[in-house]
Amino acid sequence: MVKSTSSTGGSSSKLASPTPEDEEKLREAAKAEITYPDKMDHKEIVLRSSSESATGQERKDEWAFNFDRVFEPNSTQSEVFEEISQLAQSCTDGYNVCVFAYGQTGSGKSFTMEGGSTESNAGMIPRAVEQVFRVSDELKSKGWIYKMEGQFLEIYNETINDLLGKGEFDKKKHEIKHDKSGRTTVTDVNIIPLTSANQVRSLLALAQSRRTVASTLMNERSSRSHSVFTLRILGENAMTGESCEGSLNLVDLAGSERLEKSGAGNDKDRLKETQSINKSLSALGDVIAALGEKGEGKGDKHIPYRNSKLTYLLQNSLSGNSKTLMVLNLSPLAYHLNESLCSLRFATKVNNTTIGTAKKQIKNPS
Ligand SMILES: Nc1ncnc2c1ncn2[C@@H]1O[C@H](COP(=O)(O)OP(=O)(O)OP(=O)(O)O)[C@@H](O)[C@H]1O
Repeated sequence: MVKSTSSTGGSSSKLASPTPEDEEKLREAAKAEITYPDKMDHKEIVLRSSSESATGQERKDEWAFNFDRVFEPNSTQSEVFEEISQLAQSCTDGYNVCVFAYGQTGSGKSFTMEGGSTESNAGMIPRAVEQVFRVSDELKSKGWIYKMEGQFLEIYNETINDLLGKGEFDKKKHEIKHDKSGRTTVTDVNIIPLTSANQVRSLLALAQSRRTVASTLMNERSSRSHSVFTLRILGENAMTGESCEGSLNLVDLAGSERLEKSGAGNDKDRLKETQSINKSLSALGDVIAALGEKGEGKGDKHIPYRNSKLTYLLQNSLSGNSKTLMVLNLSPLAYHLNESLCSLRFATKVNNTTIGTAKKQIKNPS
């Protein structure tokens, strides 16, 4: 009773009509209607929205998409990693592998790639490195000895920065070089020899601290830049004389939201950032589309790798010779529905692309 009296007492202020700001907040926080009808194979996602038409009639829309695997919001990092682990470990066989996280700002790309601080929420980068170390250890019994090294770069406004460097960002000019053997190098960046999987956690922490320092000048730097973690692996087999070289690139792309929503139109720096992001994400889409046409046998199709730093850097890991996977992160909010639909359509295009059969880079003894 006391409870009821006191709540009635306070009710006049509680029942006051919500301000337009409150309504806007409520609208922004409302969950979108997203369902996952395929309970067996987890391949389908359906988005629904209802709105009122100009004539006051209720309008319902529904969009269904199919992918290789759809993860529900309560999926764990370990379930997501299970899906990519085979692909990730194939760099030990001499493949060039690329995993992208795509989606709008705040949708969980960095959480997916880098993860949190506990064992259970570790992201794809630490898990992949651990897996590669485990597999290479197992292959010792077959004569394989591996050397591994890592680099971690950021591409911000079409400039490459070394996330594992010591000096200030943007001071050194880093250039991308591809050699005839299919190896990609970036001038003047720190390449760290990796001797244990645990080392990667401190590299991620170093990268994070460098980005945080840089972001005192530029807001939300991580959302406005691409980060590319590269694990290069070189193997030699003393029993057979074979050698192999593979790479694993784990890419956290910049937020994919369009210009109006990012508010970039009002600010010169943000406009420049958004234009760079749009340019490189559309260059990535163009490269994938051109690879698809080539995969369909349309002759010597030109692949426009040089149209952005991102695609040029990943040239050797984005070709018919490499294995590529894209993880799409989606916001659960109704407010982001249009952005989510754009992302899902982009991912569908990527998913429908066949880029040919990947080849290992193994050298036999001559
Ligand atoms: N599956 C999840 N479980 C728990 N927390 C999560 C999950 N996904 C994302 N988060 C949290 O949500 C917030 C936004 O995620 P995150 O930074 O990964 O998004 P993002 O897409 O990388 O954004 P940005 O483009 O700004 O870098 C973070 O605080 C992150 O820890």
